[in-house]
Amino acid sequence: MPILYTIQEVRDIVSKLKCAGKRIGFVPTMGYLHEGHISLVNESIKENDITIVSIFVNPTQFGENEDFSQYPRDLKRDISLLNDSVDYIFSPSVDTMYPGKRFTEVIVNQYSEGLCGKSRPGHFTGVATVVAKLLNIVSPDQAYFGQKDIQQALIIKQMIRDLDFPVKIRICPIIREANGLAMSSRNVYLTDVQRENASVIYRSFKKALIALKQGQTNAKMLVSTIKDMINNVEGAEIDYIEIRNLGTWDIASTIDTQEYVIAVAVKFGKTRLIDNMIIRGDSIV
Ligand SMILES: Nc1ncnc2c1ncn2[C@@H]1O[C@H](COP(=O)(O)OP(=O)(O)OP(=O)(O)O)[C@@H](O)[C@H]1O
Ligand SMILES: CC(C)(CO)[C@@H](O)C(=O)[O-]
Ligand code: BAL
Repeated sequence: MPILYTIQEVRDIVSKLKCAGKRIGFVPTMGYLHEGHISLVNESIKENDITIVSIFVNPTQFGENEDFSQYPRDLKRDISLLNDSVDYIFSPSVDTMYPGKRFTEVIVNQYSEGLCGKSRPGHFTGVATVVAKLLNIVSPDQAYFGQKDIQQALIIKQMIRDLDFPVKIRICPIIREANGLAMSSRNVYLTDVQRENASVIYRSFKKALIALKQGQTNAKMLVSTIKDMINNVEGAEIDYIEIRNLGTWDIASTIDTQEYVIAVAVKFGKTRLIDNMIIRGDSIV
């Protein structure tokens, strides 16, 4: 499987494929692949003629005190995981993506407030800008993102709408470990004990769902249920727990028949994990 390193290589190949009438699916990642990424790849393979995966740890979405330099990287392993299934990997260097001084950024005002937008100032500007660049380089018909990063997915969808990118965005379900922990490249930082403790996040969602089914529609009470359960676990440090209306992005007060997202970020040691559950009424969407 060819590994493409330059923007021109990608453009040349994609324009030939498009001339041949091929439908192109694109999966942007930061590498260190796991089954969550593979589920996006499989979805793309199912729905397109050609699948391109990018592997690029984007420095501009990391804050100064975040883990850019420690972020797990293993291109060889990633290539071997994708070798038999995808058509191309695009793995640019930082200099290829950002050759000079940067003067342009993409700021998406809807969906950026709260959650990781608050905890990681500037993060979503970095994400939106790099995704805009990647979409302009690859020009896919469809691009695949995970619900695990729900705020990111909503921001990208908004950017596509507002800036008329000719691409369809697909959001794919969260893939979990057997204990319920959402798969994430950063899970590699966790000790065995932390990995088990971190399963409390999913268990707390299940408890909130039971409360919903029993008629608890008060969002503050649901947040408390989740908070109490997570706080009971050794080493868990809550960054945020929020329930927001998925359409308006307003903080929820009462859960009605619209769609809401219950989103959390919790630190175990130095590892910050995010997860979410989308609900309508008393059911998971
Ligand atoms: N468990 C998962 N299920 C489904 N999609 C996922 C999962 N984890 C990540 N993805 C998606 O894969 C894409 C690439 O994500 P990324 O490479 O940052 O991986 P990650 O595991 O989210 O890493 P991180 O540790 O930075 O959170 C994103 O669209 C992300 O939402
Ligand atoms: C979308 C993305 C590849 C942009 O760097 C990244 O934020 C990710 O992996 O979720
Ligand atoms: N999946 C989100 C990438 C990040 O945490 O920077």
